[in-house]
Order: sequence, then C-alpha cells, then structure tokens
Amino acid sequence: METQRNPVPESNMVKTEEVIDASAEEVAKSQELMQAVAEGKVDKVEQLLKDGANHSARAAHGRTMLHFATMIGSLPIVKLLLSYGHPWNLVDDDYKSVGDYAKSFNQPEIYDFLLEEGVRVELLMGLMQRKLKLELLEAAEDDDDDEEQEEEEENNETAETQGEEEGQTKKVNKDTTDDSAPANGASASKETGSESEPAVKKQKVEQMPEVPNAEYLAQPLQYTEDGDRLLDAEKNGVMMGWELPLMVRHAEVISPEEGLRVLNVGFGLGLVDKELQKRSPSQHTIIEAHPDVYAHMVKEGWDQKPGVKILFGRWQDVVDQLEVYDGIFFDTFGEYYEDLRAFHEIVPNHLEEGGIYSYFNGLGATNQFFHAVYNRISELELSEMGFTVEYEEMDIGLKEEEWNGVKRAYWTLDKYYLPVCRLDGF
Ligand SMILES: C[S@@+](CC[C@H](N)C(=O)[O-])C[C@H]1O[C@@H](n2cnc3c(N)ncnc32)[C@H](O)[C@@H]1O
Repeated sequence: METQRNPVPESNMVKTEEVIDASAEEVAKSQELMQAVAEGKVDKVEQLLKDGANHSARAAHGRTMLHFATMIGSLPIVKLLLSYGHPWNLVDDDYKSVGDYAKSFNQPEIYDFLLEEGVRVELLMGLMQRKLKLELLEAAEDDDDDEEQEEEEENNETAETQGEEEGQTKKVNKDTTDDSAPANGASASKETGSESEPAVKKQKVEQMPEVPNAEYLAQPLQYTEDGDRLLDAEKNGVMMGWELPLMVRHAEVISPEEGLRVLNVGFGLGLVDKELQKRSPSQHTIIEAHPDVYAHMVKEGWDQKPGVKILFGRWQDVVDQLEVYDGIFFDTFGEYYEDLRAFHEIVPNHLEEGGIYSYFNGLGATNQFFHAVYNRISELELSEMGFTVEYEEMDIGLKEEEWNGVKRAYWTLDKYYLPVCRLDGF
C-alpha cells in the first residue's frame, strides 16, 4: 500500500532495476557506450546509440548513464540519452536522482534542462492517462448501453416466449425446461461477447482503482495516547505532530482574518482545524472520509463547535454539498497527484474571487528533485486554472527520531514549500 501522503505515480518515481537479457555482443556494446558516456565522447555516444547500443545498463552504486553524463557535465550527452528514450527519473542505490547529481556536481544548466524534461514528460503522461481513462469510461458506457439494449431485447423475447409458454404450459407443461434453452443460449452469447473489445476495456476500467486509498479507508486507525500521531493498521504515519508549524501557517494563509468562510478537506489530527477555529470562522466545513477519524471528531465534539459543518465521506462524493468559501485547504492521505489535480479543477467553483487555496505539499517529498518537478507541474496547471501561485519556503529541520515507531518516513526534505494559490478575477 502506498504510504506517502501525496504520492506521485509510482511507476515514474521508484527505482527500477534493469535486467539486461542480452547476448555477450550486446552487453559489450552497452559497456562501450557506458565508457564513452563517462569519457564525454559525444560523437561516439551518438554513433553507438544509433547502432542500437543498450543505454539501460548500470554501473557501481546503481548509477545510470544519465547519472554519468550529469556528473561529467555533458549536456549534449544528456540530451542524446534522453532523445533515445533514457528515463529522466531513475535513481541510484542511495535514491539520488540525476537532478540531485546535477545539484551536487554544480551543473545548473543540466539541472534546469532535466527539470524541464521531467515536467514535460510528466505533463504528457498525465494528459495521456486522463485521455485513456476517459476513453475507457466512454467505452464502458457504450458497452453498458449495448448490454442494456441486449437485455431489453432479451426481455421482450422472453416475454413473448413466456406468453407462448404460458399458453403451452396449459397444454404441455413438461416442455418448459426445453423452451428456456434459447434464453440461456442468449445469455451465454452475452458472456462470449464479454471478450469483445469494449467489454475488455470495461474490465480494465473495473480493474482501475476507482478509490486509490480504498484499502486505507477500510482499515482501523489508531490515535496515539498523547494525540500526537495518527497511524494506520501497519503503523504508517497518516498524520504526525511535527507538522504543527506547517498546519498553523496553512491556516493563517487561507484564513488571514476572523469571521471568514473556510473549507478543510481531511481532518487527521485536527491541527489545521484547531488553528482555523482560533480565527472564529463564520462557516467552517470539514470533509472527512475515514469512519474512525469521523468517530474521533464526534467524540471530541467537533460537530457541536460554532460554525462547524462536517461532511462525512470522500470529498469526491460530497462535492455537490459544497458552498463558496474565502479559504480552502486540502490534505488527504494515500491519494495521487491526479486526485489532487482533480480537486484543483473544482476549487474555482467554490472559492470566492481573491480567496486563497492551499494544500499539503508532499508531492515526491522523498527526493528534492522530484519534489521540484512536481512543484513546477502544480504551479503550471494551477495557473492554467486561473490561480496565481507562490510557494512560501519554510525550514523543517526534522529529526530522525520523529519517525521512531513509524513504518516509513513520508518526508525527508529540509524545506517545505507551502503553496499560496490566489484565485484571480476573470
Ligand atoms: C494527513 S491527514 C490530514 C491532517 C490535517 N491536515 C491536520 O491538520 O491534522 C489526512 C486525512 O484525510 C482523510 N482522507 C483521506 N482521503 C480522503 C478523501 N478522499 N476525502 C476526505 N478525506 C480523506 C484521512 O482519513 C485523514 O483523516
């Protein structure tokens, strides 16, 4: 199960071990390429790539050819490797990306190029993912329509047959079982039809995780006794007390004065909501999807607080109950960038002009470079949706012992980039 707070697509961000299933000759060619890359021989690299040399081999410490090209500071080789399909986002054995190498080897030009490449690729992949999802859903809908039509036809047929049968029953009721055969035949052909293309697509849609954090939402959670942590059943941190300064600032940003209308998505430890309450909001709506968190909220009397309205459910399922707010904050668990992006799309419908939207910015937060790529992507996409985006830099200074007793750290960076998104007038 995904444990990052705001995971980016895993296929893009995890370390991939390349298994080269190749002949001795191919391996030798690949090694020659690695050597040429490390020596910065641009022409030779180009020739070998043209000849089909495999660029996915790794050297000691899991370094890829792109890591080497970055280390020696050869932008032409970096470009060549990327143009021949070398992924931009592989990491070495220490989870260091090529962007991290560009930073440590002081290669600002390569860093900027890799950043733009990462943004370009991820934007394109997001677009393709959404397009595919749409196509699959449309195909599934068409398939449903076909099935409905078939069922209707079948019902009509059955009704006719039944009419005949009823007549026949009075005559020869022993024959009824035989008469039902065509109906079963028809349904069997429908099953055969399930192997047709739309139905296969439908099956794929059904396999798509409609609720990305369904597993999380179904498991019991635990608040630690000191109220400083919310953990899932596997001891993954859902929300940690060390985030208090961040939540205080998020609350200040979305609710700069008293008496405003605010919306918070995801209660967790209630840190941001406690801060929002200090600002005496005239309206304070909280969306929370997990039953244990909801029960905790009720136990703590949140449903009785002035101005507070709790919407129990996934934000995706309660959108129609939302109103217009002066400030909105979003911080869920186990959802992906695409889910966050889907929320961004609805924010303009529920935010007063000039209002502030902010979200917990944990995108790719286990690697500085991936984090930078996703900050840029969010900024670009939010700008297109009508927001002016600024990131406020905050020092985190997180001690390792903060993660004691927690399965995996979802944050390893020193800085936090708090998004301040103002909705511009149209
Ligand atoms: C990280 S915590 C929020 C922490 C909160 N900002 C605070 O200050 O304590 C995430 C919360 O979002 C809830 N959640 C997860 N998915 C959700 C969804 N789709 N809609 C609403 N709430 C969701 C989780 O149950 C959890 O309570």
